Amino acid sequence: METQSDTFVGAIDEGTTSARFIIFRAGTDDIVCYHQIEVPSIFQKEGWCEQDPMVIVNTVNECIAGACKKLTALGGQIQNIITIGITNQRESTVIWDRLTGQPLANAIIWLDNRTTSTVEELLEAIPNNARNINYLRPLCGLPLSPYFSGVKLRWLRDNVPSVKAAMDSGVAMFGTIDTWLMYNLTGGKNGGVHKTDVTNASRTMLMNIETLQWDPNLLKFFGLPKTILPEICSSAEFYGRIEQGVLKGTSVTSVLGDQQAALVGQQCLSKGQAKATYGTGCFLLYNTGASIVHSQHGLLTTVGYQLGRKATPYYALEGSVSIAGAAFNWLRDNIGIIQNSGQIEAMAATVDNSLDVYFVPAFNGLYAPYWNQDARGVICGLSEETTSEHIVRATLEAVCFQVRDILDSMHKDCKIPLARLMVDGGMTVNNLFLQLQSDLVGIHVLRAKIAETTALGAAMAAYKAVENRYSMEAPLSKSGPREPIKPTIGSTERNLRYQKWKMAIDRSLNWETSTLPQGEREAFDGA
Ligand SMILES: Nc1ncnc2c1ncn2[C@@H]1O[C@H](COP(=O)(O)OP(=O)(O)O)[C@@H](O)[C@H]1O
Ligand SMILES: O=P(O)(O)OC[C@H](O)CO
Repeated sequence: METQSDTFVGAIDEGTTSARFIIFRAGTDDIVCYHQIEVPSIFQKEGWCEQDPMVIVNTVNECIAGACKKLTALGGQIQNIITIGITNQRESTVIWDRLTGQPLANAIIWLDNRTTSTVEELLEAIPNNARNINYLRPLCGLPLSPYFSGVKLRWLRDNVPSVKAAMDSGVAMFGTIDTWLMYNLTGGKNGGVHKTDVTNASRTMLMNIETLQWDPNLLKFFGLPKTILPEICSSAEFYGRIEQGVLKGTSVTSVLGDQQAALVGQQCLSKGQAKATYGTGCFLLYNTGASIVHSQHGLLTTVGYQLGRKATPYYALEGSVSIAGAAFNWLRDNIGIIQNSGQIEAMAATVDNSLDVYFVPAFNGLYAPYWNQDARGVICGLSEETTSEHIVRATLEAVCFQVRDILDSMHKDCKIPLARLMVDGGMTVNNLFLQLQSDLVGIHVLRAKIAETTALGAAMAAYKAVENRYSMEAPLSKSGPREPIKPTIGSTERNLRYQKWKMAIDRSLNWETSTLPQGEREAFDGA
């Protein structure tokens, strides 16, 4: 039970699959209570993935109300929630009208692939017919890909007449999910703040990775007006006050993209530390300190965090995998060989191995390190003996192999191989999965002490902004050190299996474009 004087810090975690509001005891990783609700995605056309921006806001409000009700039931005082932070699925793009406060379109979710043709058009615009996806990397640290918000915004401008009209007349406002939530929580059309943080801005392709400001050259390249953009702030400072609901009057003092929040929550606060978060996708971030490292091997350069207006920005190299846990949602919803995620581990454990089955779940192309938007999913090595259990196990292994792809790139970029990998996210409840990850990469794997590392990072940053004496490095938890999960197979077996994975990758690359000559393709499509 809580006492009347206990103080708390709240964190909104708006992920791709669900939203949650988590209440921590201030200055610790102790979760007092939380409330979580799934957010439905809308799949209007092949390759599209949208969410309703109003549903996102309403769901977050419901989560806040639900968690606060639980806090009161435990004897805690809602007014003792000192401050809150926001962490969110990144890149997902919302555009709304500043006069009405209403969205002009559904949010285009980060893994939506509709903008492949926009990328093609932007590639055509690169001087000297270079068609180089890395053309903008020196400015923003990112390759041209449907993944990022700038490309999605350009698509909205080109394809939704009301968006173009609102951009031309100066009434359009753009935000990633953090900005959209902040705007609504702080008053909406009646003075809601229009701000984002450096980590979210670093995923738009519109922010200069060195100045940490919107870059006029990038805006010109994408043909987007500056008037739509929020103010870029640090990840830990006063953003505004909540104007509605049970938390009316509470300050919001941190914003971080969810992967960067997990970096903070895992306390990877020194150069050379890395974490992997396995949720809908999987994202591996390697802290490069104050240095901007431009990857030569397909990784992204991104802002890790900047904990205060005057604080040094920390950068990270990121390896992004778009389909991790989402592959199990597909096995459940589209193929029907599992009914729920609780079954996955037991099913995969009934077989000793995947019987040489390799599954590349490249549903929307492949992200790091391949950046091949025309890749598609393949399952290779099927035989008469293959069962659902082998496919489930191969799906777990697919996530592990994708992480090996990224770690190999990080090793090449940073020269020093990682000794251990800190892991968190929904998939890490699965012990067999973590053993496979350790085996297939040959690395020690350390599971986070608490599952809600992302929310913890946002809460830590929010608390730091209001409590200057608070040390980010201080031990937060009373629980003991984490036991590493160690490899149980040798390097010969590991490397042989990885070679097979690479063969499967070869079969998935360029699937959309490499099939038939033009005439035959048309005949085939019409058949
Ligand atoms: N035991 C499990 N084994 C493998 N995957 C799991 C397991 N439990 C959950 N998942 C996957 O984890 C994902 C949810 O993780 P979460 O971190 O909540 O995601 P997000 O932050 O993207 O909303 C789902 O895609 C689900 O399929
Ligand atoms: O919803 P998650 O946790 O898979 O995270 C989504 C990422 O932020 C997309 O870049």
